[in-house]
Amino acid sequence: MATSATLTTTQLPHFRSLLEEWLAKQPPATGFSVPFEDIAKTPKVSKDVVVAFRTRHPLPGEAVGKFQSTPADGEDDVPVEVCIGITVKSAEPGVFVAHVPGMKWSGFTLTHKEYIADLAFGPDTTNEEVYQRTVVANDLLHLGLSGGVGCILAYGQTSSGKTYTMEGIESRIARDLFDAARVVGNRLSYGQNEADFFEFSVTFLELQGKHATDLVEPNDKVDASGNVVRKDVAIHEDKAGNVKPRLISTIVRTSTELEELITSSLSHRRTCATLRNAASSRSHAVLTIHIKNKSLPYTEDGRLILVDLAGSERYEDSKAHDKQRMKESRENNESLMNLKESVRAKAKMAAEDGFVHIPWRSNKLTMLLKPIFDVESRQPSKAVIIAHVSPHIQDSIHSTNTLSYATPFRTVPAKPRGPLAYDSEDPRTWDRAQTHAWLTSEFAKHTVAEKVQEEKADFAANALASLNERLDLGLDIDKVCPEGYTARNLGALYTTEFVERCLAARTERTGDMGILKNRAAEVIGQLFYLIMSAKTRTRTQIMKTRKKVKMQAYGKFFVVRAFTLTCEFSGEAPKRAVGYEDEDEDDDPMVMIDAMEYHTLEKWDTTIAAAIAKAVEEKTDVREAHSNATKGLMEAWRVDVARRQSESKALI
Ligand SMILES: Nc1ncnc2c1ncn2[C@@H]1O[C@H](COP(=O)(O)OP(=O)(O)OP(=O)(O)O)[C@@H](O)[C@H]1O
Repeated sequence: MATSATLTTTQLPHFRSLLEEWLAKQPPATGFSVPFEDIAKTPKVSKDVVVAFRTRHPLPGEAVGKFQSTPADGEDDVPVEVCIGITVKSAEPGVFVAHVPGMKWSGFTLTHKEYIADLAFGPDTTNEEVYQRTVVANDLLHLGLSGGVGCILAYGQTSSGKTYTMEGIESRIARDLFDAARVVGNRLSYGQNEADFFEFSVTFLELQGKHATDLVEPNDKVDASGNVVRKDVAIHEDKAGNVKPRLISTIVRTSTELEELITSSLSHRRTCATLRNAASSRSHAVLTIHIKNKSLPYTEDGRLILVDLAGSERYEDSKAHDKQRMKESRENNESLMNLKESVRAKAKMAAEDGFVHIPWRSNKLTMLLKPIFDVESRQPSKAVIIAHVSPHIQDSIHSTNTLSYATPFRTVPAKPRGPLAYDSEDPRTWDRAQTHAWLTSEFAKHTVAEKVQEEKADFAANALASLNERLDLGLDIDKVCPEGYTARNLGALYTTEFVERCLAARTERTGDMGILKNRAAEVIGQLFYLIMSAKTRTRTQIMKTRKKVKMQAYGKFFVVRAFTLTCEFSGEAPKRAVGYEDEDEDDDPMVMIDAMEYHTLEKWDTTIAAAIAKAVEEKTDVREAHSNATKGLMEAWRVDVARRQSESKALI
């Protein structure tokens, strides 16, 4: 049994000596694979979801302020000392060991629980290193500048260091973003030095429970009791499927402007003292930097979404709060649960063949993160989750909850998949020759259209094919799509990368670079569209086949069962027996299927067969025996589902 924080504090010397004994037997911790100064030069991480752990040093006087000990009768107060509850075993892959104090009849115990992530940041890791290993190593700035979506989420117990990390990352993004934009801009303008290539605008939203407010808005209105009054901002999906809360969008032109905006907005964030942190954030803070590529107006805006999540509080930590705070705490925890489900589903989808439902519409927080979760989105996206844990041994139980919340987010490498069957409408199945021909014809279409426009000439539509041969596209398609390259490779490029590729393949007769850029953006847009449509078709087919398989399994199982019942026991016509199954069982067939899958069909079958055999032997009602056995199996499944749900709720 785990001990309470107070008992742990009182018995700290026991736990410290158990920890020292364990530490003495451990090999030295392993470090990162690349020194952090070299990260900018190393190949970028290719995972969709990256998970990191972080812990910090205890703060001066923190243990004394937070934990209490209970001296035995007649004894003086036991001084509150510090004992570490987390050890970094390996930095990459990240392994944290949480030391959980416990008590058995035989005495005090210390359990060492290991958790694995992609990266682990110990107390000596600086914010600069965290930034390099998350933002830089995953190329998030370039992703945003290329029309993709990069997201960083800080999760963890109150006072574990989320805001400290996020502020460090935000200020470094502000420092580097404009330089990175200049480099990309120069490459895309191909030496023509176009000024203001990108437009940056910033929104900052605070989400507390179901209420969202604009953090950029100054909070100068207060109600009669002195509480700040802020307008609620609606969060919903519009008809076009976009989630665009009406927030003040501020254009920023320099690092200083961006940093100043972040600082002033953060000062509007709601904080409140919790048992663990005198200035605890009671809300999720979502900072979004929208990046518009002005020279490629048809491409989607890139986004960097930085989320400082509300501190996860356990019931014990929040029970001293008033009703309102308890409600906030519950709502925050609920949204963290929804986030967990969505990130897990995304991680599962990356690992599995086919389609996994991502429940991002179930909560406002996940709705705000739609570009990360929406499978229909053609924007590339990456998410980095940094789970923070307290360094104190008294917080170990909470630390294990945080670490087990974040661990399943890790994506496992995708299952190796065989080549897709050829489909002329699916670019992922095209070979190089078909890709080359498609590119030539697409660029030709645009070139012809522009020529028609320019010269007002009257080209007959059927002249297009012969025209392609005579047409000078102003770019060398062999360079855009060299030997060994296919549409699949091109589809994996960011829009800006494809445009850069086309600019590099220009010929002496290219003419206006701006026109070539727009053509290239339209062609890659068309290729993305074809790929997305093919993926949607595949997904719909997978969904249909899954449904069919399940319903067939259900049908077959009950027809067989009904037949057996009829012949051996009840003597009724098979049809009637099937009807009896459908009428008497009030369980939804899909729920029944889940329960059958949980028990395995074989166990389900043998349990029911045994119940029926027993009823026959004892000459009792076979139908009732069958029905009771089914109910028993369903009940066992439901109890287990409820147990797992409450366990995962307790994790946060
Ligand atoms: N890595 C670190 N190094 C030094 N000090 C840190 C570090 N991380 C956090 N701190 C300090 O710890 C205290 C709590 O950190 P912070 O406010 O970031 O926690 P939090 O997780 O955001 O809490 P809450 O959820 O309650 O808002 C702050 O005083 C912060 O400066």
